[in-house]
Amino acid sequence: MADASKDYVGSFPPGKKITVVFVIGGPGSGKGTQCAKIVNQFGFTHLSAGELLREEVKSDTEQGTMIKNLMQEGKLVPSDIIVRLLLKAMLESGNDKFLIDGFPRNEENRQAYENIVNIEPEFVLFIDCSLEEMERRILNRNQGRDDDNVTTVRRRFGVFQESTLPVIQHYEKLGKLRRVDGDRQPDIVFEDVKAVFAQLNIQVASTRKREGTEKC
Ligand SMILES: Nc1ncnc2c1ncn2[C@@H]1O[C@H](COP(=O)(O)OP(=O)(O)O)[C@@H](O)[C@H]1O
Ligand SMILES: O=c1ccn([C@@H]2O[C@H](COP(=O)(O)OP(=O)(O)O)[C@@H](O)[C@H]2O)c(=O)[nH]1
Ligand SMILES: [Mg+2]
Repeated sequence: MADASKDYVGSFPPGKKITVVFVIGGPGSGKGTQCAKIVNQFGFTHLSAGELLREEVKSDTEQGTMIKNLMQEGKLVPSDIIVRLLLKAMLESGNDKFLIDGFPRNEENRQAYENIVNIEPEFVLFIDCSLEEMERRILNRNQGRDDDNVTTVRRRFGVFQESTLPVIQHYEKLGKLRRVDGDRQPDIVFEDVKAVFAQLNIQVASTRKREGTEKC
């Protein structure tokens, strides 16, 4: 018999302040690259939706096989799966500041997140990059991913344009979108990203460490 409680992942204590930032952009736009830089400076926990799914594929389960097939075809996995993986990783991290990379990818993802996690993002960082540049980067990144081939990449671009752009427009209407030009060198892009995160008023991790040392 199916056990309904297996779907219960948990929740944050009521009243606890949790900061969430979504990082969205096409495949190869530099989401992972910029997230690593943000983590270094601002002490967020980086959760890549794609990485969580790739980990799930490694578990030799029926769900893992289903996810593997969808990813290979460049399609999106069912929303409740990715949202539960995200919430589980958030709770396990012990942190209160999260960068959610590569999510939400469609309106259904966004609604499932609202239903299950229900923590409004502070803002949504959109790394805007041309298709030609994204394709060039993906075909050169050599991470051994099954979905980094010309056929699947073009399907992923199609999904991005059809399903993710409406999500971006949704956050733009709410005044939550922060767009950066991702076509430039990583450190130049990060200058703009830093300016966006500075608005959050989170102290820069390296500065905090330096101040701590000076007081000793
Ligand atoms: N601004 C940039 N300019 C040139 N190459 C980049 C830039 N940002 C990332 N890359 C490279 O492009 C590839 C895709 O970047 P990645 O961060 O994995 O993108 P995403 O997570 O959006 O798919 C990687 O090989 C990365 O090193
Ligand atoms: O919320 C998500 C995030 C990712 N994916 C799947 O995971 C793949 C890879 O996503 P990732 O973010 O790792 O790719 P990137 O954009 O970084 O190249 C996508 O094409 C989808 O098949 C998904 O279904 N839902
Ligand atoms: Mg990535």
